Amino acid sequence: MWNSVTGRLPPPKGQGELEVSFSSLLENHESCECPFRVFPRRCAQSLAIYSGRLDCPYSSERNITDIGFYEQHHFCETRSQTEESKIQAHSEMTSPMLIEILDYRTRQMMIETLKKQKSEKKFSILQFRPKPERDMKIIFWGADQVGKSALLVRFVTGRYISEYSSLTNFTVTKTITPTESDVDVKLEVTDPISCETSGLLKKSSFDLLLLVFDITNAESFRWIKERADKLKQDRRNNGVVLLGNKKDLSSRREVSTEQARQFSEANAWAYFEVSAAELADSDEEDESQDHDKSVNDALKTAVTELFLFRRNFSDKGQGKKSSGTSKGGESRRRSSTVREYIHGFANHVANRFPLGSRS
Ligand SMILES: Nc1nc2c(ncn2[C@@H]2O[C@H](COP(=O)(O)OP(=O)(O)OP(=O)(O)O)[C@@H](O)[C@H]2O)c(=O)[nH]1
Repeated sequence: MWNSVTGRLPPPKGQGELEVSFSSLLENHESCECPFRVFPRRCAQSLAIYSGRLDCPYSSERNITDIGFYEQHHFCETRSQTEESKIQAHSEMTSPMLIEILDYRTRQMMIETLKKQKSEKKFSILQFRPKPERDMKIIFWGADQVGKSALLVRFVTGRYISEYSSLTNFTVTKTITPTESDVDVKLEVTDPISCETSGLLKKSSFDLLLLVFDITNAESFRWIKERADKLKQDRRNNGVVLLGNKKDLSSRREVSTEQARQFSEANAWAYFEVSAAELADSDEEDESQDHDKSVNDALKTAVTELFLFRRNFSDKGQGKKSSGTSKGGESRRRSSTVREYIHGFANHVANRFPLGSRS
């Protein structure tokens, strides 16, 4: 249930931070189930107002691709408008629109305008950070029915939905801040109908590949094994993570953790066991559960490691370039750095998320 939002407005020059609660704006929308959550992030610099059709985004009438629609951020070019006309224009919009509020006075006017209109329109408000500095493309790949769509939705929205259409590509975006970083990374996460025919597996098409199998279905594991060699050829400095999904059905397991771990180690892939459905039965944190069951933690860890490794890798690359080696030496060194990077990625993910703690 999502019916109130509190945010901090960045201070007008020289003044303190202003905390604002927007619950009054949303009081008529108790039934609104919003996929966004507001994160009280230290670096938040603006409040954004996202207006439009935010009610019941996951009702059966709606297609799941709406998630992508909701996540789209449209920033308004405002320079040519006066503040008043800008606000009027924004508040009249019927399609979802994210509005960056540029200064204190504008924000106040926006709030007033929205308050006046609350009975006619539905609004939600989320806090956001400056434009992400890095983008990362993530692709899910795996056999049919292993839970790719369910994992994608769990990761992006924190929800579990049990049925999906297999007929469309899903692409959604989510912005996260890797641990130990001040830089936001905008993730573009895709669950394609078919990677093989769409050319999505070409090295330039993704940064992180999430290979999913179902631990209760040995065939889905074989499906990935059969494609491992090809993936090794295609891959350059991209991260690959193997995800054993449906851990909630461990009693029906057909692929052991050890089997999957050995296979992923042999390929220098990180490995997690997760469940897209894990929180469906209970909202409470079960402390006895290993943290590796959280899709969010697993993927955030992978993104963080990829991000840190890329940063280190490019730092190292630059350092080496300036040392003035021959062309052949440089290329050999570079490919060995790439190998280091690939193994390093898997190892670092494993260290951050020790498999030993898993059941
Ligand atoms: N128990 C359990 N069921 C899951 C889990 N993840 C997905 N499912 C179920 O598995 C089925 C397939 O899930 P999808 O997300 O559609 O799988 P997919 O890999 O996207 O399937 P395709 O569209 O055919 O490629 C659905 O019935 C889901 O409810 C999980 O973690 N646990």
